[in-house]
Amino acid sequence: MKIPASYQIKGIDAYTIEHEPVSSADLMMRAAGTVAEWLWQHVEYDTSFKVMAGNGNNGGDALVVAMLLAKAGFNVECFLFNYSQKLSPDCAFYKEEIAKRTNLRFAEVTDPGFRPDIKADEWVIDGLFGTGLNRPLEEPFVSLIRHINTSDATVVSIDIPSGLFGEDNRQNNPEHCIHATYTLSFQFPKLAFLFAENSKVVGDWQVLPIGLHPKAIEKCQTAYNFATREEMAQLLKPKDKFAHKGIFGHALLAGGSKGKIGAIVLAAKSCLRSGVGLLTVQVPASGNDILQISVPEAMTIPDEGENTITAVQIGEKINAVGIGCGMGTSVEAAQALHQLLQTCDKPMEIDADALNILAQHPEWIKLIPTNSILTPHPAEFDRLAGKSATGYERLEKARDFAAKNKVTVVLKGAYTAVINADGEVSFNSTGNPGMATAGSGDTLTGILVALQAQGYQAFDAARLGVFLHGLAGDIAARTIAFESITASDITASLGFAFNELRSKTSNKHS
Ligand SMILES: NC(=O)C1=CN([C@@H]2O[C@H](COP(=O)(O)OP(=O)(O)OC[C@H]3O[C@@H](n4cnc5c(N)ncnc54)[C@H](OP(=O)(O)O)[C@@H]3O)[C@@H](O)[C@H]2O)[C@@H](O)CC1
Ligand SMILES: Nc1ncnc2c1ncn2[C@@H]1O[C@H](COP(=O)(O)OP(=O)(O)O)[C@@H](O)[C@H]1O
Ligand SMILES: [K+]
Repeated sequence: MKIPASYQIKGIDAYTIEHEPVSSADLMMRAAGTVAEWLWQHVEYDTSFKVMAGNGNNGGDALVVAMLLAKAGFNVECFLFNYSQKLSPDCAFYKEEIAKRTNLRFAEVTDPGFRPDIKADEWVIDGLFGTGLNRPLEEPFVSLIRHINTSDATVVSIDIPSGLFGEDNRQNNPEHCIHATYTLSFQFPKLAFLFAENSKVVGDWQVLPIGLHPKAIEKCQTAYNFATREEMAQLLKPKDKFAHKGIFGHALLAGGSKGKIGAIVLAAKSCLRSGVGLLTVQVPASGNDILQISVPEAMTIPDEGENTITAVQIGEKINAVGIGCGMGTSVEAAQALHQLLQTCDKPMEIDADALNILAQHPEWIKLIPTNSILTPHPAEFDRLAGKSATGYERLEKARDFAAKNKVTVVLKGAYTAVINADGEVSFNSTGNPGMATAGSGDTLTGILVALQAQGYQAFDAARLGVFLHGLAGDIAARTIAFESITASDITASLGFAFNELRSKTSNKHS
């Protein structure tokens, strides 16, 4: 699913109006209708609404929502904040309509000091500003928004919380934005929803399809995508009936150190649950027995180092190499990584301590083989590329990093961003807070290297692997509380995740 920028949405909107064709007032009715329908499904029959409309089309949507709610029998009071005495044409049109209604209370507000009374059990519909916001909000809106935010009412923002920009909010003050309980975004998610710094503003968000023209959506060029299940299912390769393990690749995992052999055990287990034909694991000598006993399906190469790996042996038949899990940042481990980077031409999946070592030796980054993946969490990425004040800033740095170094970067988080060397970004749509647990990243490494060994290109392996990892976490969360999910639970659910994704594929073709 594309994530167009606010200015691009305007173009898609205009194309739809011209080519469907549909009048802008009817399109507004359709958009507002989806909001009203959502509300009917989520509120009690005796809910009271305070609808706050601004002077643009977001305000127009709010006026229509108010009329539809009143028509359905809800108690509605609607305020049109028109300090500048200037309405968009469609907002003006629906103002005339709403003023004729007797089944709701309507007032146009021009007094900057006026604050509507809001009770804690009411629902506020926020239609003050949408994607037409062109500068940070100032008074009197800031005080009005503060009044709404401190009301304890449930707040539903139409399209986007008022005051928030769809993309870059680095110069914006979150306290000057509506803090929505729910945000109902038309047709597409907004980029800003995907950054942790905006979560308090955006609340729970959903996309409501409003039938914008498919041709205009197809033509829209954007670097940002939100991974849907259908798109990810198309990436998953079928398993041929006459398949044998030789065609599913041979992965090598290298890592572990004394006290952190578990990390590589976790990666090995998830790797074997992700379709790889063969797996070899290189661990410090002291970890060899641990690995053989806990993962009998894997072959092992005990390193000469007792408690850390010192050199990585890549046999000719290895198709992909995963390195970093639990390996530590000792001098020996760093040398092993350096030697590997100098000799390996296979796709690599570089995680955890291998990333920390690279941060200490940035001159080694250029040695990374083509078609490789790096999987930093935000702190690891900041070590590689410098500190970022916001998720937006970090994402832009990660796009630069991926392009400059010709690698795929997996910036992990609640909405993991998978970024290719062309700067394209695919945000993951699966996963849950229960996955913020020790070893969860190691299980991801195992999945990714398994997919690379099977011949998936880096960007596809990363998008698909991240999606499956999150889906496995979601499946685990159906029966296990977030608090109790472990990395091993994610691996245990991987088989169900593959099944769910594949069953979507077969549904699609049946
Ligand atoms: N996507 C779609 O296809 C559909 C979209 N639809 C809806 O349209 C919405 C976008 O509508 P929009 O373009 O009219 O912009 P909107 O946000 O209502 O406000 C613009 C007004 O705000 C003003 N203004 C701006 N910044 C300001 C500030 N800081 N402080 C004060 N004022 C400020 C600006 O005036 P200015 O002062 O700049 O002249 C202008 O008057 C979109 O979010 C969705 O809800 C649906 O109806 C149909 C289908
Ligand atoms: N709130 C969340 N929602 C969804 N996924 C999450 C959330 N928190 C963490 N994750 C996922 O869990 C994994 C954690 O990885 P990482 O931080 O490397 O963990 P570890 O170092 O313990 O292995 C990442 O894939 C991340 O995307
Ligand atoms: K809004």
